[in-house]
Amino acid sequence: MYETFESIVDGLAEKGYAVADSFLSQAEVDAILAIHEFAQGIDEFKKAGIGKKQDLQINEAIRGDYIYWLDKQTASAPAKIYLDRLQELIQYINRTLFLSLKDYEVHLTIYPAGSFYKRHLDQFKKDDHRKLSVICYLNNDWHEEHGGQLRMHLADEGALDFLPIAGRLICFRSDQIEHEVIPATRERLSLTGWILDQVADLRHL
Ligand SMILES: O=C(O)CCC(=O)C(=O)O
Ligand SMILES: [Fe+2]
Repeated sequence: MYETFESIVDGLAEKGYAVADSFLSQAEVDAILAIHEFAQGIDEFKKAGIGKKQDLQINEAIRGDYIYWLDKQTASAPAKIYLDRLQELIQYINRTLFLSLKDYEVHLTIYPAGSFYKRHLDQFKKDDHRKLSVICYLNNDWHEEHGGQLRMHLADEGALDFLPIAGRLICFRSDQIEHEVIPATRERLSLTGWILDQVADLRHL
């Protein structure tokens, strides 16, 4: 993992984003796909909204995904492996970039075929504790023709597209990088999270 963590830190420091393939191994991805929340499917998930707490709104014209927040205390073993690795990544980033990131929040995410998330920034207007967005994809045999790219809009490089392939982690600055999810021809699964500069508020669990 050292080399993977190092490449993530380099990307963040130099460009504000990083893409790390095989952040999860194939076996780790398959074990997460088999956890009961995913096995039971979309009925266990909540329609994702926009904004926070009392400002939360559901708006299908902006985002069409379904989410399931993970609780560190009760997460199943395969999900815990991912959460523990994120915790290690936080420690590595803090040591190498002299930051004091404190915690993370992660949800399982399902984008049904045809759904999308329009261009946006992840940091909330009234709450800027989300410092880094971290998404790990869980889609085996995903090809260009399936769509579903994460499109990042970068000041220097313009729009850059990345396929949501299994095991790939994409991490970027939540305050700076606008991005969107392009519709896909098949269901698109991921672990979506944020690294915070404060202890996570667990009221959404
Ligand atoms: O799934 C992705 O590629 C990005 C998701 C996203 O932008 C979000 O949940 O804020
Ligand atoms: Fe986002």
